[in-house]
Amino acid sequence: MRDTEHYIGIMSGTSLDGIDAVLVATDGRRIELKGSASAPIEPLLRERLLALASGAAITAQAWGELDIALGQAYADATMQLLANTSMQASDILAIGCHGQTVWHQPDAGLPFSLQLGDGNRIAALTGITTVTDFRRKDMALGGQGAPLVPAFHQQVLGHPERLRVVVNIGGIANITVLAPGRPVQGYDVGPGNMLMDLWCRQHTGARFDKDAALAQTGRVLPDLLARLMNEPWLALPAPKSTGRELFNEAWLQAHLAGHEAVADVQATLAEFTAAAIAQQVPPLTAGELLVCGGGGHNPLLMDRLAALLPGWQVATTTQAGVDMDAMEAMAFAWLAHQTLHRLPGNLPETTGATRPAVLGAVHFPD
Ligand SMILES: Nc1ncnc2c1ncn2[C@@H]1O[C@H](COP(=O)(O)OP(=O)(O)OP(=O)(O)O)[C@@H](O)[C@H]1O
Ligand SMILES: CC(=O)N[C@H]1[C@@H]2OC[C@@H](O2)[C@@H](O)[C@@H]1O[C@H](C)C(=O)O
Repeated sequence: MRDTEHYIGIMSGTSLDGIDAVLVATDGRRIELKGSASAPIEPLLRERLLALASGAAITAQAWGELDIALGQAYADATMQLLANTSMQASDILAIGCHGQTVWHQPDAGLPFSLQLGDGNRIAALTGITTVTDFRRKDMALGGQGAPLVPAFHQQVLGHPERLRVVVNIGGIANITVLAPGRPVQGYDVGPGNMLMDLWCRQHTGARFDKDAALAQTGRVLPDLLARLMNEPWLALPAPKSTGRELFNEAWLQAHLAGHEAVADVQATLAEFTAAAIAQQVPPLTAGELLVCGGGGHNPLLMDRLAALLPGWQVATTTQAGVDMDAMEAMAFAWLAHQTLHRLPGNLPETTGATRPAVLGAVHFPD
C-alpha cells in the first residue's frame, strides 16, 4: 500500500471561462477531492488570450507578459486554495498546471501545442514544485498531445462490468470509451461550448447561453445543421484532437447564409454540438454516458444527447462519484503525481504516440 500524498491541479480550458484549482489526496490509484477554488481570468487578459488563440500576431514582449500574467494568476489561485483548505505549501508534493492553450496544431508539418503560464513563477511564488507543459513529450513521440484525460477517466471511472463513455463538454468536447476488457479509446469530437459561447457573446454580450435560455426560444435550422455536420474533421478516425484553430468565428461565418435569426442559430449550434458528440460515440451496446465539464449544466445539451443516443443512460460524472466541474483539474493533479513518480501520463492507444512516457516539465521552488 503506497502512502497518500497531496497534489494540486490547475486547469484553465479552451472556454477561457476562468481558473479551476483543486487539492487532492492520492496514492496513485484512489484519488480524493479535498477542496477547490475558482478564479476569474481578468477581462483584459482574457481578451488578449482570445485574440492570440484566434491567430492574432503579437510581439515577443506581449507574449512574455501574457506568460507571466497567467503564471501570477495560477499562483494566486493556488494561495486561495491553500487558504480554503487550511493546508500549507509544505503539505503539497506538487502542482500540476495545465496552462492556457493558445495554439494546438497536432497534424501540421511542425506539430506543437503551446500552453502559457510560467511554471517558474508559480513554483517561486507558492514554494511548491510545479509541473507544466504536459503535452509536448507525447507530441515528440508522434502523438496528438491530447486528449490526456482518458487515462485519468479510466483510473476513476473504469468499471469491471459496465460500459462507460465519459464525455467532457468544455470549450472543445472529448470522449473516453471505457469498455470492460478492451483498450481505452479517447479522442476529441469537435466543439463543446465554444461555438455556442461565441455566438451568444456576439449577439447578447453574455459570456454563455445560461441554461440554454436563448437556444430554447429558437428552432433548429436543418440546412445550416447539415452544412455544419459536413465538416470533414468530424469524420476523421482517431487519434484526433482539435481547438479554436479550426472551430472559430471564421469557421462559423463560412457556414451561415447571413439572414438567420439569432435564436435559431443558437438552437442550431446546440443541436450541432450534441449531434457531433452522439455521432462519434462508437456503435456499441448502450451503456452509461457520463458527462463532465460545463456543458453538463446545459439542460438542452443533456436532453438532446439522451434523445440522440436512445438506450444510453445519460448522467453526469458527479452522479457516478466524480465532481463534473473538478474532473479536468483533478486529472492534472493526478498527472503531476505520475510525473513525480516517473510514471507514464499518456495512453499511446488514445494519443497515437509511439510509447507511454513521463510527461511534463518540472520546476522546483528552491
Ligand atoms: N448553466 C449553464 N448553462 C449553459 N452552459 C453552461 C452552464 N454552466 C456552464 N456552461 C458552459 O460551460 C462552459 C465552461 O465549461 P468548462 O469549464 O468545462 O470549460 P473549459 O474549462 O474551458 O473546458 P476544456 O478545457 O475542456 O475546453 C461555459 O463557457 C458555458 O458554455
Ligand atoms: C490542446 C488542448 O488544450 N486541448 C484540450 C481541449 O479541451 C478539451 C479537449 O480540447 C482536450 O483535448 C484538451 O483538454 C483535456 C484536458 C485533455 O487533454 O484531455
